[in-house]
Amino acid sequence: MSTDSSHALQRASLEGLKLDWSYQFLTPKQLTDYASKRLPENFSELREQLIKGCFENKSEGRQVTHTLSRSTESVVKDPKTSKFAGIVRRLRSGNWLGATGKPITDIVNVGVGGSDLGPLMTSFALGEFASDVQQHKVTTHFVSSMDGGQLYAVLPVVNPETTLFIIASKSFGTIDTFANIDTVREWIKPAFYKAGKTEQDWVKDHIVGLSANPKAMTDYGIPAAHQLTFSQSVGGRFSMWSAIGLSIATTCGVRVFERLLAGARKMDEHFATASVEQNIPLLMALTGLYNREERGINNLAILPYDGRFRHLPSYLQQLDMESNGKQCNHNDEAIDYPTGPIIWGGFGPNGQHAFFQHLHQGYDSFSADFVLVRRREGPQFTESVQESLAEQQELAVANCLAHRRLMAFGHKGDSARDYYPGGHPSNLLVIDELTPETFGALIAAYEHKVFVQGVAWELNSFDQPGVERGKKIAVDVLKRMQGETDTRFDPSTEAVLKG
Ligand SMILES: O=P(O)(O)OC[C@H]1O[C@](O)(CO)[C@@H](O)[C@@H]1O
Repeated sequence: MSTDSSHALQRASLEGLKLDWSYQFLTPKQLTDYASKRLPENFSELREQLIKGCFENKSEGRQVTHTLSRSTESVVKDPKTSKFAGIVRRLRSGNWLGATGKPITDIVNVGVGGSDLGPLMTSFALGEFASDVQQHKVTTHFVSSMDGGQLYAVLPVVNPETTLFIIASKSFGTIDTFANIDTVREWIKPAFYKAGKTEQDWVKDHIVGLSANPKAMTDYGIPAAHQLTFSQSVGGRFSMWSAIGLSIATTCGVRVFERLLAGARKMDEHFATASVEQNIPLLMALTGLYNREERGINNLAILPYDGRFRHLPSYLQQLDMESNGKQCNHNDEAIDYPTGPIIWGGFGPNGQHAFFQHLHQGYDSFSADFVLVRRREGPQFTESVQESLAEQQELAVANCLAHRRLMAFGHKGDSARDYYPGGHPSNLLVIDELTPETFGALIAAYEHKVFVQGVAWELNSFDQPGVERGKKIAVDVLKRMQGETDTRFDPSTEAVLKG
């Protein structure tokens, strides 16, 4: 692969978001030839089906409709009459009173996987856009882990009488989520009993359910007015645009949520219509396919250079690896070629002081996506603080560009210690200025990248059979721990069970 620093700039853009693929070491001609070779003949038809919400998820016998969550089926299509928007406004204005008559001050989103990662990532990224007048302060927290580790941190800082829990679960049956909620139920009891209230009062006034399973929400005791539903055909890892995004809106406001969806919609239009050379998701998909198939690179590092994107690597890990980490095709036949790469990464500026050593001088091949925000305003600060922050932003940009260059072109100094092999292909995603729209467009671009790669590998990117077996074994182990069976496991497992 040529890593000559004189090669041409290769860039595609969409309203404030640019994909620079110059460091993929491919010419536009190579890329378009590769597209003709790797995309199926009916690709345009399949892409249209995805955008229109009628692409087939064969194994689950349903269509794939997450793109409709940001268009015809948007929960904020008419913000004045929307139930979603009404709940957010009640909470953010202090008009939602708990069972003992006090306004809600804290919201805890309890969910896992797709019911946690998208809302967490986006609330964190767009928190500063929470501009709609909030006369009353509500803070949104996130709890996902089954071990209760996050509850340990959240419960001591919130008050049972003024805290509302969002149970976010497409299936409304995930054990991790309900293990957390069971602990919460124990935690609220003393305060509620003291106030002469019951657990039923708590469920009625302190829970909002988000699910594709309304019956299970009703069975749990959640009144219809506090249930927000979405379609079974919206996959969990594609669900942040749907009712599952409630915690994004409780953090940032309904208007920001609408703008997020608008940005994703823009990316949908772009994906559907732009030529290959200008099409951001297609270019991301094709360069990724090329790295996987032609260069044998089995991983992609996600390296954001903006603290607000801290949760992006974990989000993309689920999006990509749960979709395309498969060894069977969409006809349920075994396949013998490599599919989705390992997605990993971390916040770039901190990675420089940690794992970048391996990236620069280690033995292994990798590809990377650098994600950069070019400018950042801070009108809430004094002029001198703004200037200092602007300098910090420049520092991050310079570091991102420097490390990206070194990974691509390498460096040969006069000692072994000063040798950097380079040759690692990367993309650079540049956001001129972070807005809800550009963030929505970025995430939708990654969704479409995953779709294109899934189509090229003939996978069903919309199921996740591989996570089920582990859950079944966990049930067996738990039964044994609780004395319900006498199944024996391997010595290593047994040693832990005994100890
Ligand atoms: O939203 P639910 O139904 O609780 O599922 C949570 C997560 O669990 C998974 O099914 C994997 O175990 C993910 O696909 C999903 O996002």
